[in-house]
Amino acid sequence: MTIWILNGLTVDDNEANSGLVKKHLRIEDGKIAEWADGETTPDTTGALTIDASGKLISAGLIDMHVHLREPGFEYKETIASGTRSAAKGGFTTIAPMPNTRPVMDTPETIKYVLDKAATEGVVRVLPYAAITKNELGRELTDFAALKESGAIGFTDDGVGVQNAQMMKNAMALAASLDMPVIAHCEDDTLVEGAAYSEGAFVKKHGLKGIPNESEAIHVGRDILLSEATGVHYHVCHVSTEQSVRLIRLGKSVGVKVTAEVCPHHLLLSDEDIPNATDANWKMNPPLRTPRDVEACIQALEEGTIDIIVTDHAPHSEEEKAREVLRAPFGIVGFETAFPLLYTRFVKTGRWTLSFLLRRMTSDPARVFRLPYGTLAVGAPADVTLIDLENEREVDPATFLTKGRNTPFAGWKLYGWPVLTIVDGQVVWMEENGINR
Ligand SMILES: NC(=O)N[C@@H](CC(=O)O)C(=O)O
Ligand SMILES: [Zn+2]
Repeated sequence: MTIWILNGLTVDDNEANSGLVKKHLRIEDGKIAEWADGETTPDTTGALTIDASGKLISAGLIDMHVHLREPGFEYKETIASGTRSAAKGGFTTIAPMPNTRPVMDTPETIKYVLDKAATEGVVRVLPYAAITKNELGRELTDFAALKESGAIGFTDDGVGVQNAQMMKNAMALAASLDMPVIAHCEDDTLVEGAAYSEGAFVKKHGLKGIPNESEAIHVGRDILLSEATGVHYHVCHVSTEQSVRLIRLGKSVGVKVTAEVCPHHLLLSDEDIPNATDANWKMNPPLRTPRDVEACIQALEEGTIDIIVTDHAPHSEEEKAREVLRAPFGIVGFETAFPLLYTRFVKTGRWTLSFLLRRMTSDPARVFRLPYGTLAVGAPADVTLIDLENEREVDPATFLTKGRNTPFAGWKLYGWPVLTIVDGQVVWMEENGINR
């Protein structure tokens, strides 16, 4: 099977943002096969041709922190709906978190997710397994068996591992298996009964806040434990200046620490929250101060934070309509991530397009040692076409995710994905929708 993508625009890593070059791309048997000069006319006999005039040809986006909710919370999302949403957002590889029901803490559950993804999913799914049984922080899971069954790393995302000795044991074991530990950093004793970050917003509303230290304490602890055990330690959804400082220090002394940040922590602060009743502004970690936002942006720019992830966290409308303290944390992310970042950071000239693309493709591939996120000849053909020209409004009614929980409804954005290819198969295109 041959596909020719004709007249697309590519961005050279070495060029400034303005350096978009017209190219044709041939995909053969699921692999990137050939790049042809945009001024030539390739022989497309027998091939499926895709007109990409004016569209960016990007490597498929990679999202290393997502929640697909299956098994157990199918009313929030399924592997079918979540992977379709990912495809629509331009993602071709995603890594779901194990806070399902049952928790993904056994080889059987990992296999269940992988089988479902193979039969009902449309993008590549690389599952994490839990660090502790049922994510309760009491007993380690069977790391060797979980690795064997296809888990790509260990995390209790959704909660922090409270006990330092437990975390140290987990890291030592993961290191011996050459597997990473991915941490949701949160000290439970500092966060009780709060929905928003400590800052101007909670002051104004007379509420209890979630302090920055609740995150950074774990980051600091775990960097020390990573140094002691030699494990690759990856920090989830960094949101505070203090965490950034600690990660910078860890990297500077050679600790194998990497980190991720979410679009909402780069775009919104607690000062943007409109009221204390709409739970679409409630996520974990919470929106921090403008100073934290700037610290996260700079950390991403300098490489202290390595990658961008969505933390796509769908919940039902009923759950999000609850009184804020009883509503779950989390917002959806797949279908708005790239347009948000492109519009806010590339359109405005703060970042080059190639920088944004790297942080969503080749950098996650490097951090997690994946053979994706590249358009080099011979690589798996994971390709996303993106319309950089047309402005469109975020409309949750059009989402393919089951979740409608976003604070970005009504935002006018550029940079919408229009076609997604995984392993040489078109899995989503704007005109026809899902194709599988
Ligand atoms: N981020 C969130 O606000 N929620 C996530 C859990 C998590 O990633 O910590 C969820 O599972 O809903
Ligand atoms: Zn988390």
